[in-house]
Amino acid sequence: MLQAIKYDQGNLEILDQLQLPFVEKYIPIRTAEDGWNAIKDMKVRGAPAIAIVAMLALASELHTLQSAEKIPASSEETKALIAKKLEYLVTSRPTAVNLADAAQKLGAVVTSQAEQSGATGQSVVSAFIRGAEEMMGKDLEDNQRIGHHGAEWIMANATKLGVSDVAVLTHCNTGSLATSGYGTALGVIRSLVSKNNLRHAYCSETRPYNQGSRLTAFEFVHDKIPATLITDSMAAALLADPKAGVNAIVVGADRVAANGDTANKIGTYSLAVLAKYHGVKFLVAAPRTTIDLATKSGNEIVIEQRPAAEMTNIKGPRAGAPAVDGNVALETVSIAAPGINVWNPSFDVTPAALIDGIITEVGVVEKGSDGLFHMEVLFNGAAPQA
Ligand SMILES: CSC[C@@H](O)[C@@H](O)C(=O)COP(=O)(O)O
Repeated sequence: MLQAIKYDQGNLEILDQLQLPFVEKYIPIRTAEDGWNAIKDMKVRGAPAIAIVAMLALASELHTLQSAEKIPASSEETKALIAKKLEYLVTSRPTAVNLADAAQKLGAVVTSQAEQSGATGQSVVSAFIRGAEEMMGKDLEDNQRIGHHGAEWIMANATKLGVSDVAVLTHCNTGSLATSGYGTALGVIRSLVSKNNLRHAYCSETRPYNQGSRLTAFEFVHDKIPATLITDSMAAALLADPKAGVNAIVVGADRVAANGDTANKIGTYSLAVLAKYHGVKFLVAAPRTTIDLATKSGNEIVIEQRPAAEMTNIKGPRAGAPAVDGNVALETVSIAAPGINVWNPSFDVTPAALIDGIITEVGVVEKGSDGLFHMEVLFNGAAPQA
């Protein structure tokens, strides 16, 4: 499996996703500022991966300060220093809630440590670092559970229709590259493979920034999962094609509101509309860190606008250019008429009405008899197991 994030005791490296699939190169992230830039520039993507890299970037900076004996002696001063850095990290990208959730949880860890009697700057830093490191391991375990629950749900539905192996379409980037490992929607596909239930996977190119063709397709090839790439505009034809026989669409999420409305990569909403028309199950796979009960509906979700150049330009290896120090020369080519106006929202919101189930690490939530999602069951121990 690919590994987007490598971390060991204050040494953080990420696989530079701007260079994939042409160059596999890890770059060091030493400070919160390095983390902020890597997230903003999309060297790391995917809601869970963004959150983990942000927290580990700050953990790495604190490790360095610790080695240089530059941590303030006072626990209150250290708490304020960490709180300021967390606030800054959250400003890197607005839509995925995992980052804000991680910052809020580790902020609470720091506050609680600072309130202990005898707390010092060192003890507060150690509590933060421990919390950040634990997040990475927890995300991997959550993804494996999501994969299991999602595959069970899909197969339970397929079996009712007499189907023993399924074809699944996915969108954007939800695998090992978007998480600490295994993946969310791609984790469901991985789990179907491990149970011998995957007939075929399809991934959409995911215009404009091509996370599907550059990252998901790369993972499929790397992990030898039988898969085919389509352009986003081919999805309707694929669903209408009995030879493809797509049984389910599974996507990730950047923020799921309390009513189940889901913000995810632009193009997700179109797929959900198509799924409804074709009677194909539409599922969202995400850890509970992506569920934002404080956001009542999709109307409240801030959608990030990305630079026009991410739509009007495309990057690939320069033909015939030799690799230097493992770096392939990448070239940017314009593919749009100069001067044209561009609208480039990075995400859209899929209304809950179009979603059949939300797959989490504690089970799959479906709508109740009132036709509504009750997301709070995921947090009160009443979550249904698939
Ligand atoms: C497993 S995370 C799901 C989403 O974060 C993913 O589909 C996505 O939208 C990624 O967007 P990106 O803008 O590349 O960070």
